[in-house]
Amino acid sequence: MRRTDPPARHSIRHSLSDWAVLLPYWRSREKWVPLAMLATIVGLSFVYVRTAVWFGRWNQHFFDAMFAYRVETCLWLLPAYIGVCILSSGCYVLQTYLTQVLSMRWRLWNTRVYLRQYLSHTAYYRMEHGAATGDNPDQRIADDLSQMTVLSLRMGLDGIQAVTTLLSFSIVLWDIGGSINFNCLGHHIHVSGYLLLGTVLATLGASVVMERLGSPLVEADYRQQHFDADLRADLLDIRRNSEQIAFCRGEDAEKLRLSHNLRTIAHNWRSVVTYTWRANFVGDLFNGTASIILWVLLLPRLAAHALTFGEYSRINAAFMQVRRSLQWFMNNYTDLATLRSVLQRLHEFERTVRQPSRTRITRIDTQAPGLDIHDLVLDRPDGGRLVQIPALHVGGGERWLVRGASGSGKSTLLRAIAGLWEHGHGTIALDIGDSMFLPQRAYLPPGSLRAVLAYPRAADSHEDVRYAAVLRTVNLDRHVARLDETAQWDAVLSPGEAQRIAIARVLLQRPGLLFMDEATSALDADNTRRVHAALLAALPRTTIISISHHDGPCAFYPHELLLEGGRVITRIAHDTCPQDAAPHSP
Ligand SMILES: Nc1ncnc2c1ncn2[C@@H]1O[C@H](COP(=O)(O)OP(=O)(O)OP(=O)(O)O)[C@@H](O)[C@H]1O
Repeated sequence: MRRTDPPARHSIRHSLSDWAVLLPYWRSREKWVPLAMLATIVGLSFVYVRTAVWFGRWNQHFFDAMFAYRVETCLWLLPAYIGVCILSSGCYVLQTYLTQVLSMRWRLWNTRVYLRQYLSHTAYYRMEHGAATGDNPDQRIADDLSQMTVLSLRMGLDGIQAVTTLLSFSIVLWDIGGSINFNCLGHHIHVSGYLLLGTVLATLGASVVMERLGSPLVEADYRQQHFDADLRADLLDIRRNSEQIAFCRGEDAEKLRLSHNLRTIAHNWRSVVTYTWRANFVGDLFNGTASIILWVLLLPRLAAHALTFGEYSRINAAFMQVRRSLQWFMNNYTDLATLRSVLQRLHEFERTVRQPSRTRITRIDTQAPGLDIHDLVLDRPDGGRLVQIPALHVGGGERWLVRGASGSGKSTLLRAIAGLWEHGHGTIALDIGDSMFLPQRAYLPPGSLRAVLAYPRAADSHEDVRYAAVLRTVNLDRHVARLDETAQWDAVLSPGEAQRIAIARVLLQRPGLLFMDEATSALDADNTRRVHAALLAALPRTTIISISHHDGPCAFYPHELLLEGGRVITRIAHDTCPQDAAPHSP
């Protein structure tokens, strides 16, 4: 289900809880290995920064020796340079490797947790059918979790490195930058560490401009991800319903729908491009002109002839490092914007899947045959009354046919019995663990036919002979040889064959309570009679409640529940069943 609302402006408390999405892994029972890896990565980054500081000092010695024509000193300095280069590269490679491993571990852990939440308490169903809000859960689980781990690790570690670099080189810049003296309005002013101060002020000034220009990018990026996911979901719809669309010759309508999507994407994309170029322009301009700031700041020392080339080279290196680390926020503005929108979406997903069910329809697990309903009222999602069932007792082994006009609430009743309908109140008592529901369109997961038959149990849950026997019973003899064939079965089988596969599943699982919602609607009269006769013969003690618009199966159901005008009427079905629908051999 897709719902693309513009992102709400988030309060500070809300934003903080978005960031809390990052924490569970680091608090989990598995935290020790990742924490050790993280500590190693941070330790390596300290070593890396130390080597950079060392290179600065080395530069000063080397260039001073070079410009004093001391060849021997130059040669003597080279081996140490090579040794530290190897150390620095080793740190970098190991750091990258550990970061990637950590990122993958974090992502897998998070994906498992999200899948568990998504597939628990029918959250996946509620998200699709309106009882809980949420859009494109597939995007959250597949893309956002991956982005979250990669981006947050990279930015977090880069951030730590930026702070370490900033501290280390600020000291260097303070030490060798010297001080400046000048007169202002008759006062003598002395500024120590003026190089450091100038660098910090210039970089922070540019960062403030950057923040101003780049902040709308967060919202534009958030919207972009939504619109992209909508397009993907629409394309998936076309794939799923290709035959229906082809029969209706719905290509033009689909093109229209997709082009509307594309227009929305293009419109928002223009905002993303505008905000991005503005942010990039300021960032790039500052990068390009940064050296001028240093030259200006060094003019007083040049005028005083108090600067050697070695010193300049060390100051330049320290200036660049301080500027780069201060600029870290600026340079990563777009990534930070993406991370913030990813975290917003993940937080929204978490809130949705954890949203507790507020239903007042109580299901009691009796672990006994039959079904009892008391004072059940089923409402529409908008609150309007759909159907009311004051009391209904279905004895163990009884067979009931549910009838009623289209839209009278037959499927909704089954949804409520299955615990999927939340609107209304009342009590339903049944053996939950021994019940099975067959919708009109059977779910056939991709995989071998054996796995499809056994679903949701494992493919090896039954003997081969059992699979073969049930296939023959539902008149699918020629599929016996295809048990190990893997296919997209919902595309390969006809609707009638798919319904017979679902009946074969029932014969394998032998539930005590079976609910069918038009589960044989695609079968011809002969096959309808055949599968019903087979069900009754194989499962004589199973209680069966079946919705059907057709007379075909009515002769197999002695009881009838009629939904009419929001009320139910119970009656003996044989009274209303046409004579020619009588079973051949139940
Ligand atoms: N998720 C939903 N959101 C809003 N309305 C819904 C939802 N599901 C069902 N309804 C409404 O509830 C009513 C009953 O639907 P239900 O599917 O139970 O009808 P039915 O009797 O099984 O119809 P049919 O015989 O055509 O299958 C319909 O008006 C339907 O539009």
